[in-house]
Amino acid sequence: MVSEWSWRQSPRATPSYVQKIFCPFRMKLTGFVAVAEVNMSFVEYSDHIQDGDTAIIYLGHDSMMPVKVQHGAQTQTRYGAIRHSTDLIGKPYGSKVTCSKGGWVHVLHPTPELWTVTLPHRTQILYTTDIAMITMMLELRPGSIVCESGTGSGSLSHAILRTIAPTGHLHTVEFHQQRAEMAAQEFKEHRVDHLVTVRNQDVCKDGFGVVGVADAVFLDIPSPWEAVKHAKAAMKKQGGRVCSFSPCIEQVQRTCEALADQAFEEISTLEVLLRVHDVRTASLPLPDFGSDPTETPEKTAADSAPKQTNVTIKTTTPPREIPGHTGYLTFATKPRT
Ligand SMILES: C[S@@+](CC[C@H](N)C(=O)[O-])C[C@H]1O[C@@H](n2cnc3c(N)ncnc32)[C@H](O)[C@@H]1O
Repeated sequence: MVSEWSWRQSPRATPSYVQKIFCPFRMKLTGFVAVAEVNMSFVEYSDHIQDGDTAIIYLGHDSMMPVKVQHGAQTQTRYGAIRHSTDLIGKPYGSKVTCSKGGWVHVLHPTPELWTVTLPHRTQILYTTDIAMITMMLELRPGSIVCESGTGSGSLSHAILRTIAPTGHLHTVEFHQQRAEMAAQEFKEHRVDHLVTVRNQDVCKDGFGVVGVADAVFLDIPSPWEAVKHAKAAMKKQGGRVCSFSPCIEQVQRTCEALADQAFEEISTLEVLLRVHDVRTASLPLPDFGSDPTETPEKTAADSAPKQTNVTIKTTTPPREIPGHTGYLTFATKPRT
C-alpha cells in the first residue's frame, strides 16, 4: 500500500496511471476513416466516454464519485457543474475537465477497484486488500465458474467478474430482495450482466441454484456454517476452493467444524492487515567522521573544524499498532477423491 504522500507525489500515480494499471483491456480499432469502439464495461476498456457509461469523477485523492453519463444531464461538484453532453460524451477517458466554477476534475474509466471505493453502500463491503487475497487463494482466472453469497453491495462481485471474464460465470445469491434487484441493475448498467446470474433466495436453505459446476465458492454471510453443505453441492465433482469471510473468531470456529464435517481439506484461516507507512520529512545532521587524512598539511585548524550540516530527507515510519481488523478469511479445498 502506498502512503498518501507517495501516491500524490509519484509521477506514475496520476489518474492515467490508475487507468493503465486497472484497465488492461485497451482496445483501439482505428482505421483510415472509421473509429470502431467498444462500449465501456467493467471488463473491457473503451477509449471514449459514451452516453450510458458509468464514469468515475476524480476530484482529488480520497475524493471520487461515480456518474451515470446521460445526454443533457449535469453533475454538481465542489468545483462547479459538469455538463455531460459537452464535457463528457465523446471525450477520451482520463480527460481533465474544467467545471463551471473553473476548477477541474479527471474523468476515469471505471474499474472494480475504483467502484469499490465509490459504490453506493447498501451493506458493509469487502475492500481491495481482502479481495486480492480472495482472488488469489480461490485460484480465480478467466473461465472460472464461481458461486457467491451474499451479494451485498456487489463490491467483491465486480472484482470476480473482471477476473473470470470473458468466459466464466458468477452465480451470486442474496436473500434481501431490494439488494438483489439493485445489484442486477448495476451489473446491467456496467455491461457485465452476461457474466452473472443473481438469485434472490436464502443460501442456507435453498443453496446456490446450481449443482456440480463451481470451481470456487465464496461466503460472506452471518452463518456460513449453514451454507457449507450447499457450497459443496454447488462445486464441481472433484477439487475446487471455498472461502468464507467472518469478522468474529467464533464464526470461524463453527465454519471450520462444518468444513471438516463435509470432508474439506487444507482448512486454513488468515487475516490480511495493511501496514501503511507514514511518510514525513526529517532533517538529520550529517555525521562528522573527523578530518580527512588525505588533506594537505597547509589546511588550517579552522578549515578542519567539524561543520554542523543538516540534510533534509523523506523517510517513512511503520505504524506501531495496526487497527482495521476487517475479518478472517477461511479457505478450504474440496478433495479430489
Ligand atoms: C456483508 S454483505 C456482503 C457484502 C459483499 N461481499 C460486498 O463486497 O459487497 C452480506 C450480505 O449477505 C446477505 N445475506 C445474509 N444471509 C444470507 C443468506 N442466508 N442468504 C443469502 N444472502 C444472505 C445480506 O442480506 C447482505 O446483503
